[in-house]
Amino acid sequence: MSETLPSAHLQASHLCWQAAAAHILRDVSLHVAQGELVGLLGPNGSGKSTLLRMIYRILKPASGSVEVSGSDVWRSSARDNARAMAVLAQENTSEFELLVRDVVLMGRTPHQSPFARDSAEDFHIVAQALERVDAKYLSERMFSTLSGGEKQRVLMARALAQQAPLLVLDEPTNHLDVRHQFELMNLIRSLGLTALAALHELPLAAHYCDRLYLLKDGVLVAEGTPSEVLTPEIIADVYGVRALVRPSPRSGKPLIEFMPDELL
Ligand SMILES: Nc1ncnc2c1ncn2[C@@H]1O[C@H](COP(=O)(O)OP(=O)(O)OP(=O)(O)O)[C@@H](O)[C@H]1O
Repeated sequence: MSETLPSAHLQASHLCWQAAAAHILRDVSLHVAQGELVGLLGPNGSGKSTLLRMIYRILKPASGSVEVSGSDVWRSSARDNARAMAVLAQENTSEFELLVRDVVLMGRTPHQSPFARDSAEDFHIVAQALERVDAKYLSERMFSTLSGGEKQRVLMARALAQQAPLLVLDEPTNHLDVRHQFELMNLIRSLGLTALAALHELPLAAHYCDRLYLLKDGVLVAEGTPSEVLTPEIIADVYGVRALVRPSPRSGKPLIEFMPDELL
């Protein structure tokens, strides 16, 4: 699916946002290079979704800019943005009264001319996207009747059907069982897309991400490779949890063991 995609990179610069005089995000800058999978970490309420909403053009920054492949998202049309960036948002509360395949077909809209009918190619891309998230058997089900994890996979298929070179994902593994978590992360990696994902599961971030950004109270407090960011000291400071971290004998990536009886 990604073989013929154009390249993409993301640059967010000096983003700020506040609500009711409270600073929610302060001077946050990040970048995602072509083909990188970058994780955005931070405790509940640290500002991850707010930052992603500014990146996918739902929330206008108080100051700062967001560029995808050099184009300012706030100066581009919704259609151009949808061709450049596919989004799996956290608040997927929409209880679409639609068949699953029609939900995934919505991902094709940015590629269709107004009033055009869905083409054979669109249906092929939808079937392929559903297959990639292990959800083809759900095609003819009503979306509203699916379980949380099934809905999440279908919405991921919709994002894939959009065939955008940049993926922005807000807690993509939300609701997924452990196998489907690994499958989804493996899929994101295998597509070779440029991707930014807010994640809560530190072990997943450690294993799959090229680089990480860590938010605390709306400020970036660490960035770097998983080994640089996921140290016991930083985890203790940001999450208030003691952890042992050692390199995996298999991959060399950080293995994290939490000590839930020793909360700080
Ligand atoms: N419109 C708003 N008005 C007031 N406060 C807001 C608004 N939107 C977000 N916030 C606050 O901003 C902070 C950051 O919220 P955000 O949803 O970005 O956090 P998050 O890191 O994604 O959290 P979680 O891990 O729980 O999903 C929270 O304290 C939230 O209550």
